[in-house]
Order: sequence, then structure tokens, then C-alpha cells
Amino acid sequence: MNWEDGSDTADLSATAGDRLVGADADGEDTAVEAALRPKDLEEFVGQEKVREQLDLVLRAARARGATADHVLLSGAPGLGKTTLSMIIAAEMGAPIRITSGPAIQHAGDLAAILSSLQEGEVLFLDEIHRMSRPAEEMLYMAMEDFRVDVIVGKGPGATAIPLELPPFTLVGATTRAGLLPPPLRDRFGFTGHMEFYEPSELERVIHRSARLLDVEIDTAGAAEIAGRSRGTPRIANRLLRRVRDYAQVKADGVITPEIASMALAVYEVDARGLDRLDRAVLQALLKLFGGGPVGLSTLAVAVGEERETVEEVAEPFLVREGLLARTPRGRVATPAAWAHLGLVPPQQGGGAAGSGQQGLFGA
Ligand SMILES: Nc1ncnc2c1ncn2[C@@H]1O[C@H](COP(=O)(O)OP(=O)(O)OP(=O)(O)O)[C@@H](O)[C@H]1O
Repeated sequence: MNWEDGSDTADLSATAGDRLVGADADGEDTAVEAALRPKDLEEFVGQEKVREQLDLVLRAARARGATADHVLLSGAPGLGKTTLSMIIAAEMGAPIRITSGPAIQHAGDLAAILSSLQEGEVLFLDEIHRMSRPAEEMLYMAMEDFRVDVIVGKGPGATAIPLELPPFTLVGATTRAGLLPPPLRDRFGFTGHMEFYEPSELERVIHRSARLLDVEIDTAGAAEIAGRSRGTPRIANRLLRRVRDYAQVKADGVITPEIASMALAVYEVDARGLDRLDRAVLQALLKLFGGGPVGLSTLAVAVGEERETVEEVAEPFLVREGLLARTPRGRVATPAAWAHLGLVPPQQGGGAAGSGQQGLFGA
């Protein structure tokens, strides 16, 4: 297919905008995700270790009639951290309050939330690494002693008024556990690291979502979508919805592998889950720079994107897939990248861009 072999280098520019294969939630996801969320640990697919460990933590707390320990969940966007926090609340028979680090700018914002919690309530704090420093310090005390000091007044006349809090369970979520200050990390009784999902696990997610959306899909159809979902349930669910649209409009509504691959060709998501931007980066690297090494800025100019877009939006998945390597001399394509785009590396093919070119583009 044209978009797969990338024959058109003039067409390299791509936008990062609302990507079908982006892991962050878009508006449509937010609306649909509530209906697709597993409601208990049993229904939650994959993440066996985290599930097993969490199951023990929650069962033990229930048996003691106590509030569960604070839980830290780390992992990439769309892997199920919010879902798991809701499951924790459901398993404990407790209400849940959802907020995020960036929404808490002042310690007072956090004090207001904490002081209105009910006993046993689960407080889900997404992007906990992005909280302000004063709020973070208030959280230390709240987590450990279920108490906060509210400062009233300013300057020498300021006084700290202690405020008792009901016991609660904090579930913190972060994409970067390493960014959390150790005193905060240490206050979690349990830390679960969420991994990317295996294709077979994503197939189960897709079958489950298809049932809930009342869509007919066969085993190979689900496998076809799973293979393009970049290890992420949110992306799997989103691709499923787009393929469902296609099946409905262009066929009889049933999702087969043929329908899935035709639908995703329309959306330019290839067999490995790369989209237009990912392929544009690889094509530039292979076709213009002989596979590298090439500097990030040069590569970004070649694809008509900002440096940051190439570095933060396209590269992480290409690196994870073993298609691109970041080296001190610049970006380098791997043999798998050549194979994926159906191109022959210059050394083997005797093309113009041989190894003698290495280092020329390292700026
Ligand atoms: N293990 C799973 N089994 C079934 N569905 C899942 C699983 N994990 C996630 N999902 C589905 O994927 C979607 C995204 O999950 P969720 O919102 O929990 O991700 P997240 O890690 O909190 O993402 P973010 O960090 O961007 O908020 C939801 O629709 C959810 O139902």
C-alpha cells in the first residue's frame, strides 16, 4: 500500500494533533471510557502481578475492617490507572474522589479536598508528580498522620491550625515514578507498576469492549486490531470504535481481519500500529539520511515538525518497537526499520547513502 511503503517523500509532513494512536484521552474517549471500564479486579484484564498483589492488600484491609493502605500506580497513559483506582474503591465499598496534581496549585486546594473526605474514601490523584511543592508537603502529613496544618494569616502573625482528617486511601498515579520525591514515594504502602499489554491481553480487552458496544467481531479481527494498539487498552478501544464505524458503513457490521485492516488503512495506522507521523520520521531517517546517525533538529526539519514533537510524540514508540535508536551521534535506524518500510539498507543494496555518509548529519 502506498502509505505503507512511503514512496512519497514530499508528503513527509505530519501533524501530531489528535492522533488515533495517541495514548492520552481525547474528548470522545472520556465519554465512552466510563462505559468500558472493568468494574472489579476479576474483569480487569492483564497486569497479573499488580492485580494479585493488590487483591491481597485489599482483602487483608477488608478482613481487618480497616482502610486500605495508600497505593501508587505508575505506568504510561491509557494502561488503566484510573480504572484500577475505581476498582479499589469498588472493592472496598468506598466512594471515590478524582482529582489531579496540576489541579492542585495551592496547599489550600488540597486542604479543602482532604477535609471534605469521608471515612474510608479513596482519593485518586492523577499526575501526582505535577503537584505544587507546598501541596506535596501537606500531603506527607495527611498520608502519615491523617492530619494537616492549615496556616491562617501571613508573616509573623501566621498560625498553624491542626485539622484532623478521617482515614482515607490515597491512590496516586504517575507516568514517571522516578520523578516523585523519595519522602512521598515512601509513604505509599503499595506500589504497582503497570506494563504495556501483550497482544493476547489486548484481544481480550477488545472482545470485552465489543460485547459492551454490541459489535460483532471474530477472533482474527480482534487480533488484527490488538496488533496495532501499541500495547495500550485505550488505543485498542479507540481503534475498535473506528473499525466498527467502517464495518457499519462499508460492510455488514461484522469485524473481520480484512475489515479491520481496510478500516485502519483509511486512518493510516499500519500493521504495527505506526501512524503517519511515525512513518514520516522513519522515512526521513531512511530515505534522506541513509539510516543515520542524524541529529534530532535535522530530522525534525526534514519531517516539518517541531523538535519536541519528534522527540516526545513519535520517538518513544519507535524506540520501544526497536525501530530507532538514540545514540550520542544522533538518531539511527535499526535493521527492523528498513524491513518495516520494505526498504533495503544501503550497505546491502549498494545505494548512494552508504556508511561513508555516517556522521555528516550529527548536528
Ligand atoms: N486492564 C484493562 N482491562 C480492560 N480495559 C482496560 C484495562 N485497562 C484500561 N482499560 C480501558 O482503557 C481505557 C483507559 O484506561 P484508564 O483511563 O484507566 O487509563 P489511565 O492509565 O488512567 O490513563 P491516564 O493516565 O491517561 O489517565 C478505559 O476505557 C479502560 O476501560
